[in-house]
Amino acid sequence: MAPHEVQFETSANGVESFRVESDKVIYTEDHIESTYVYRDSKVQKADGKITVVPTEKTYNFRTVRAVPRVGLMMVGWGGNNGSTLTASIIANRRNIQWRTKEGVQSPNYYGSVTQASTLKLGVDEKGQDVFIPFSNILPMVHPNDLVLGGWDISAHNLAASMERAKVLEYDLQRQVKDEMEALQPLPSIYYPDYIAANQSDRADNVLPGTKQDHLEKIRKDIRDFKAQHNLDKVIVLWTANTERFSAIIPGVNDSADALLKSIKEGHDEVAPSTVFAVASILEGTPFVNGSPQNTFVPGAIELAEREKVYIGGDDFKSGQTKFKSVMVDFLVSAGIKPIGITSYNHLGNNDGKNLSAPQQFRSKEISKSNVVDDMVAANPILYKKNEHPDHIVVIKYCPAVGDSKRALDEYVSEIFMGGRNTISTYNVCEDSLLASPLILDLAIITELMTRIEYKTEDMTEYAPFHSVLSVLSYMLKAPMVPPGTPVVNALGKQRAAMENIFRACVGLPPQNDMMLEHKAF
Ligand SMILES: NC(=O)c1ccc[n+]([C@@H]2O[C@H](COP(=O)([O-])OP(=O)(O)OC[C@H]3O[C@@H](n4cnc5c(N)ncnc54)[C@H](O)[C@@H]3O)[C@@H](O)[C@H]2O)c1
Ligand SMILES: O=P([O-])([O-])O[C@@H]1[C@@H](O)[C@H](O)[C@@H](O)[C@H](O)[C@@H]1O
Repeated sequence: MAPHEVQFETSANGVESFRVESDKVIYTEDHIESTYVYRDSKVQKADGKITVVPTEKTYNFRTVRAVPRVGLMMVGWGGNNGSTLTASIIANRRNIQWRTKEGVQSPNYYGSVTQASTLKLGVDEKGQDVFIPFSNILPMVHPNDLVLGGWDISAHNLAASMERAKVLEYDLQRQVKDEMEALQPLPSIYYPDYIAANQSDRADNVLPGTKQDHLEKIRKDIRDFKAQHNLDKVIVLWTANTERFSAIIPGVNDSADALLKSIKEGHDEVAPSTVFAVASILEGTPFVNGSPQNTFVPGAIELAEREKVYIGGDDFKSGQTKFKSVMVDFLVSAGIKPIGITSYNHLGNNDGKNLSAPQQFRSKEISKSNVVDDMVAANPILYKKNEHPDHIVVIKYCPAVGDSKRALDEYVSEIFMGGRNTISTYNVCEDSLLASPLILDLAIITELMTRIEYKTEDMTEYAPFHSVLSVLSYMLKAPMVPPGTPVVNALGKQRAAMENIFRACVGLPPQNDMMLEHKAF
């Protein structure tokens, strides 16, 4: 049977679609427990000589099998991403069909790595690859089962938000309208200085009071949402407007205690997104930042570490940057030297309007600019120390194109014997249809990570991973990593890290693509 003919088994809550038969894996009623030998190499440089020693470290992983009842609370719920995702989940749940000039359309989760991509489980007895849905590698929550809620500074209900967004086809909007109308974003925190002045006309659903009042209200909102919907867990995700960067000020936001004190005293340099992050952390609720600003000031990171709560960010890697993190990886890995990358972007949605203000654009420019650094640094044959390609990032607001973002990129590279290779790309795509599936993946994988613990030989108890969830990097333009650890931007490596960690949790080796069985006589 050809790989594409494989019939997938679907997994229901806590029921695996396959079993690994190995003395390294145990299935108990509650957990999947695996013993995994992590192999790497230690490199030492001394007296101009390099010595490499293969290393081994044994990890025990323990994954809770039962998939809990999960709530996803979006900050900026009434925006293009929030309303598009909500309508799309409703359409998927109810299997709504709609008509366009192309014919009858059916709902799907394309663009979600967990829902619409596969991974190779192994080979069958005929040597053919066997694939499973990515979501079947470990028990994961299904998007249709997520309970949705959130906040917005705009009072529009979700049906009105969807209409304002102009993303989904009218025939679909029409059919989800009733259900969407009943969904009302909670009032939110509005500090006008943090987002563009051109957003003020939609800020009609804002919380009164002090920063401390806001912190307590958001904490209560999370608790109430959990109780009201009988949820086991909530994930809070920022898909609200891009804010300006916050200044890092000693004694204000450089430590957990300073940050909590600054909120209490109403210090100006605490952004709405940081108040949300702190509220979530204090509620033991993971918080993911889908925008580029530095929500996670050092004090917020320290608080997350102290409270042992997961945080992840920053900025959804949806289109141009995703492509760049493939293209530059390809060029540099092929021994071709990108010397100039020029990226233009124009779009006409509210995100583009907000980004037309200099401070908000600057946040985006920073997150879009660092994406090639690790790939460049990985090839000292092409680049001298501290040498970088020219990298220009431009974003313009053009209302006429609406949510349909345009990305024009030029990659100029130096090739063999002083030649030049210029690649130009032009991408047209609905911004929010790229970002919405990423929100799902971020929520689903974050939730899964709350159910995985590890233990090494030197530990007596199982423990959670580091609070900064670098495993989410695949979905993020400027991935946050635990302090002092390397950032990986190359898309292929980011996906491999996710896949291989989950494989390790069921005692399977990393995907190596060697296919030796097909290469020997
Ligand atoms: N769509 C993409 O491809 C993509 C990619 C990367 C990052 N992003 C980021 O995702 C975010 C959302 O994108 P979008 O297209 O949905 O934008 P949008 O402007 O349509 O939606 C943002 C929503 O946030 C609300 N808002 C602003 N400040 C708020 C606050 N303090 N509390 C609650 N709500 C608040 C606004 O009223 C608006 O409804 C933006 O920051 C954008 O830069 C989007
Ligand atoms: O993911 P990507 O296409 O590189 O980046 C996008 C930007 O190019 C766009 O201007 C912005 O409005 C989106 O929010 C997103 O950040």
